[in-house]
Amino acid sequence: MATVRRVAIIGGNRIPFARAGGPYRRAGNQDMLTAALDGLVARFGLQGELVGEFVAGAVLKHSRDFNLAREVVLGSRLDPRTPAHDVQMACATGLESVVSVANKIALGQLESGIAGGVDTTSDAPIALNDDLRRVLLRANHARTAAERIKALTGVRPRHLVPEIPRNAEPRTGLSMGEHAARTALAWEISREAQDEFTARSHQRLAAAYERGFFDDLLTPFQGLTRDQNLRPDSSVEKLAQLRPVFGRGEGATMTAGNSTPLSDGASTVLLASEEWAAQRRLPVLAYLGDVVPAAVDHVSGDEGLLMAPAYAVPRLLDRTGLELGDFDFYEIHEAFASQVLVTLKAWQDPEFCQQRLGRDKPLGEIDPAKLNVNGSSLAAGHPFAATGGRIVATLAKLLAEKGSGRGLISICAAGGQGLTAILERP
Ligand SMILES: CC(=O)SCCNC(=O)CCNC(=O)[C@H](O)C(C)(C)COP(=O)(O)OP(=O)(O)OC[C@H]1O[C@@H](n2cnc3c(N)ncnc32)[C@H](O)[C@@H]1OP(=O)(O)O
Repeated sequence: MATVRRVAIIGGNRIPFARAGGPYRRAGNQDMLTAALDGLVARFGLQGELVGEFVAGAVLKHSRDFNLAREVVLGSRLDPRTPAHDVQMACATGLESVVSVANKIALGQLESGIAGGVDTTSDAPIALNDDLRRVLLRANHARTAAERIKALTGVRPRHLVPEIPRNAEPRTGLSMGEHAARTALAWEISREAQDEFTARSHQRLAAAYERGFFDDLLTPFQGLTRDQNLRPDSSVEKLAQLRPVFGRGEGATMTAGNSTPLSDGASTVLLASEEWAAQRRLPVLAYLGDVVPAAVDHVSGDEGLLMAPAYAVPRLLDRTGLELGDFDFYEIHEAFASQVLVTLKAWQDPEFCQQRLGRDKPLGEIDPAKLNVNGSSLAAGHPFAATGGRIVATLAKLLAEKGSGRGLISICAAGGQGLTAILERP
């Protein structure tokens, strides 16, 4: 029977995040994830080493990248015999990769592993439409030239319309932004509150760069040394001038400023057993604690698409015997400013907490001074699968800087899902 061991977070590395169509527009998922991985390998002296496993994923993937993680290992400076596989949990992919590696380390199946995530909206996969694909498959299976020609004569002009990936929920047809706009309206989240929250994210990320926080968490890539979306001068006044892009009429409050931009980027995290870290004299930043996923029914139910973390966090607290206030840092992924504000409001709302969470009193408030202290996705950008690794590395380093403490991670994801986790440093 396996015993459960503590899982150490040794460090992280990412490339700066770029805006879609920006400096990484000619880079694919493999290029970006390889750069993030090689930066990590160089930082921790792992060149030529066989790491237990590399687990990573991308939300938008080309069909040729059916096992993207393995291809990245083969193109990296790790020992090519390092096993690797992909995971996919939409915007929670990066954190799910961390959990996947960590669970194997905890059970003694691995001594070390690297988790990662990457996404590019600049190089999104465009597919052939279904009808053309079927014609081509028929032609490919033909036994004679005549059969092949016969199959190909079935091609019609309408077959040439490609399948372009949309940033939309398959079962509702609505974009994430439209879903979030409905939730923001239902919870009466004001434009001013969203813009204030956004400005703070930019100011905090800028301050973190200024004090060198990211110096050992980031490898420059293709001329970019900082997240391209970061606007240190982002002010409530400037943000107030932007026109709404999601929702309609008077109640439309979400803009290009208080929503995450479509982005390109990659991140990685090194995890290990304490023994492995000690053998290599690698300091431990923090340990991964409990993890809880959740999902909501955003299709036939009346719950908001991005509300799953509002359910996952209370379960995490119940299981660990903690209160919402028992954390030194809170890292809540900023898909949209409104979404973070809705989640915080829901945890303070007696009706939501009683009727949806089955609690006799509200979960409580979070001290804003402890929330996303180095900014988050609104300022950094959000290359979907890369966000989890960015957040884990940031929080682990914050805990190491503080010396001891506990941090909460909450990430909402497409498909009505969410993933939450605790990091701690005794
Ligand atoms: C679980 C999850 O994470 S769900 C979230 C998943 N992610 C998404 O859904 C992505 C959502 N975002 C998007 O779809 C797009 O980024 C949009 C629709 C919001 C905006 O797209 P675009 O219109 O191309 O944005 P663009 O970058 O051109 O910005 C529009 C304007 O706002 C301005 N702007 C953007 N951010 C800021 C800012 N922080 N401060 C000041 N101005 C800003 C830009 O300068 C631009 O101004 P201009 O028109 O004068 O040039």
